[in-house]
Amino acid sequence: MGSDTTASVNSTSIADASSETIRYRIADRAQCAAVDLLDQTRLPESLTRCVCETLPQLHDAIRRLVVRGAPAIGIAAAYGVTLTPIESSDSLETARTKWIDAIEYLATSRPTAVNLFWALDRMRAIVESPESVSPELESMEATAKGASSVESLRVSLVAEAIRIHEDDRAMCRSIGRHGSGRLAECRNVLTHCNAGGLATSTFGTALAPIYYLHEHGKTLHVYADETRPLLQGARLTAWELAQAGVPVTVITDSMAGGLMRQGHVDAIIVGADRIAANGDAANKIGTYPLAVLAHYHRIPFYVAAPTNTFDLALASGDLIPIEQRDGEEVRCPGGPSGRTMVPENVDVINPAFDVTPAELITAIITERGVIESPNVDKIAAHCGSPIANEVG
Ligand SMILES: CSC[C@@H](O)[C@@H](O)C(=O)COP(=O)(O)O
Repeated sequence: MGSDTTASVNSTSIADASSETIRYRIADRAQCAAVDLLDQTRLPESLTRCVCETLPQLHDAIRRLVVRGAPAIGIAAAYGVTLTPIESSDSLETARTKWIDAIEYLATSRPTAVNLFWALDRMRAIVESPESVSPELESMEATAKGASSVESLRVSLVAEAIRIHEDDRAMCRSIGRHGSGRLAECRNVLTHCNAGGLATSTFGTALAPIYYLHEHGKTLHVYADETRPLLQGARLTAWELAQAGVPVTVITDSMAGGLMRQGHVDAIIVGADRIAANGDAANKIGTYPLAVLAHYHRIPFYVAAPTNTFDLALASGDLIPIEQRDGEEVRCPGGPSGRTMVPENVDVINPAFDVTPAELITAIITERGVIESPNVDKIAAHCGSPIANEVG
């Protein structure tokens, strides 16, 4: 596929263009597009790109964690909507129906990260708006005189996806700035899963304050939980921190408590996939026990996330849908070609996330600032209504 325009958000936290989490290619007057993803299932062994040209390919890439991490899933899905096959003969009504079907289809790819649904809602608003003519429209080739309303809407959708991508970059940067004060006095910080540049447009959420401090001359040492069963901490967090020159030590998840007891952990910072109205936060399985341990050892426990990770419609974390993944990921951690670690006749479960109650969270750091000891009133005041991309 030839490409005449590439929309991407450059990462300064990871190595080079081949390691950008998400790139978008527009070709042929925006009619032939592709979402070009860094295949995170292949890291750290290889920097392989996974190019999705169809909706099923993109859906599969999200489901298989080729692209993963709450904000990155949302960005990829937003671009994904523009892969909807629209015929030149389609009426505006037909095209709108196809785009809405695509949005609903992509929404089935993963259930927990609310950023996916938030991004798709933004795309839906463009599809349903009677006048989806964006300012970018003027400058894009596809809006040449005489372009049809279907063509105009298509261009508006591309523009919205690019905006979602760019807004995320600014939000991560802002989270980094707001969070840096919390970590400035630390020497050793522990994180779980990957909430870095790979999980977002760039910089990440939990890793953003670490990158921010590193850029400003203060380098922390990071303990990265390996994060069973898919090892996002060992494979991804360790990889991107090392690329950025931040010292990192991988530990198995079960080592965290011992390190805390020995005084080796000054703070814990993690991301989130969905935060309920009362501040309960869903994140990668294994986060909750860390918060309990942090509480016992009186270590600050921070959650870093953009405000689009809040789901104010859910009163508490008990209502957050938790993705149950294939037990094979636990049985056979190396993938289908690896060794089976569990006897065949023994059951396994594989919930991908757990929920940390707000009372165990020292503060939530967003692009708007810091919510100390989060509760329903503070969160409502912080987020305002409605939650929009707003960069402080
Ligand atoms: C900034 S990413 C925050 C979360 O999405 C992250 O911590 C996480 O749990 C990712 O889970 P994953 O299953 O790898 O998508």
